[in-house]
Amino acid sequence: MSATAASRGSDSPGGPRGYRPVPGLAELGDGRITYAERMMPLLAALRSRFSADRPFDGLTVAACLHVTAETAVFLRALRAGGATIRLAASNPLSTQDDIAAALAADDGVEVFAKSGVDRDAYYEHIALAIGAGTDDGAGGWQGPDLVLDDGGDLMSTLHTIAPPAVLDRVRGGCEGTTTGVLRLRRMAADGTLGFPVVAASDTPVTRIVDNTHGTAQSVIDGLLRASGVLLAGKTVVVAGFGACGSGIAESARALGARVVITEVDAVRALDAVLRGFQVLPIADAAPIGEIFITATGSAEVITAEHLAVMPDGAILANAGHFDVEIDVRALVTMAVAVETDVRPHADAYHLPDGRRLLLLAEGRVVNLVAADGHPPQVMDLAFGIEALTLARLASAEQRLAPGVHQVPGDIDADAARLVLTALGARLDTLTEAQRAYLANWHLGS
Ligand SMILES: NC(=O)c1ccc[n+]([C@@H]2O[C@H](COP(=O)([O-])OP(=O)(O)OC[C@H]3O[C@@H](n4cnc5c(N)ncnc54)[C@H](O)[C@@H]3O)[C@@H](O)[C@H]2O)c1
Repeated sequence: MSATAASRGSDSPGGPRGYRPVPGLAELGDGRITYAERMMPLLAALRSRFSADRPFDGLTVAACLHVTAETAVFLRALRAGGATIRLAASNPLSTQDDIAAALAADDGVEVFAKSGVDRDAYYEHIALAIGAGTDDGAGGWQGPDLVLDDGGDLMSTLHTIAPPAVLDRVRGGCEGTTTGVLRLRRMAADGTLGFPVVAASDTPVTRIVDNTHGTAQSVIDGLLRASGVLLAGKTVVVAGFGACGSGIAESARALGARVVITEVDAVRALDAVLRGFQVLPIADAAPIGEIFITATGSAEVITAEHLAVMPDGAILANAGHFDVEIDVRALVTMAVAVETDVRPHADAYHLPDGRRLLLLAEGRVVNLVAADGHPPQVMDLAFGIEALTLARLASAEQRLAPGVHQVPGDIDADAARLVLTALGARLDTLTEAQRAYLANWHLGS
């Protein structure tokens, strides 16, 4: 398979799978990738290392990731290490078409992604990325050696449609988000998971930097771009006070909002209360909230029952990975009229009682659909950890057993150290006396 999606569209004369290239789009994307690269020192360091070591020589990586400038910088580092890459999007709405075009045109990545595709095309693209129906025109497979996923759609498709020989070939993979890790753990629990996968979103570093600080900034960015609302003085309801929700809640409060938390976990709820937030059940928060942001990783958090009592003008946004946290179908059913795109990525739903609710990004992940996703510095760390992990999985020396594995602690610490060096921060090291003290249980006060 040689052509990229940019020249193989169902709407193109070139074939059934891709899209017509748009003049100038690749150049635009390339400029944005270059801009992001300057803010991604870890991946720059890894690109040099991989160019020398070539850890991915002869290996094919199937990736299902948000197609953004930061993802492109990540994939360029893998390409420098010798990888052949097939890329599908991990969300039908989050693809940045200029980046997809640049990767296809300039970086030799086979890209199967276009913003705004329907569900069928979305899964067709994933199937192509994992090598279904490739070269021989008779349903043959060119399966991957390594996989990268963000949300679990690639892993679940691979395990659903690929023949056993294709699964056997996979050395391992990385999953980049909490929701995907939960799906993988369910696959491992029922004995389905056929190869080792490392939970890249589960390291101390990524949870702090990506889930908390990245989301804290970019979800608010998406909310503001799509709604244009002034947060100061508003009542903002954040559903879920985990790594993401706690960051979003702190950012909203810093901009002057009154923040109400909903939780199902007593420990997380206690943390929220001790940090000064009000904690209420969603049924009680629904009538008083003016802006609702879901970040639970669960489903049906905001349902018809809650939509029925929200104030006129309430704004709904989701930060969780899948578009299942807000019951959009219920909203569609309840509405007597829908005004789409009252602003970019904002739809107004008119209800029979005269209220109007504003749904952002169709209930999909708001920071990626209505804004640019995480800033490059955040993705530098998250992707840097994935790149280091993938290089270890590529090496034939230490094969892991099928199942979900943690990122090795030395990789997490290495990545943090490289970034700290780039930022000019310096650490203390333990003295001999401190080491001895910490190792000795005889010593007390
Ligand atoms: N938007 C982004 O850029 C981004 C970044 C990272 C993760 N995510 C996604 O955000 C979601 C949350 O991730 P996280 O790392 O914060 O997970 P987490 O497990 O740390 O936190 C989720 C919290 O939601 C709570 N919760 C679960 N069901 C609930 C319900 N019905 N009502 C209220 N609270 C409920 C849990 O008790 C938990 O405290 C996941 O889907 C994850 O994939 C999004």
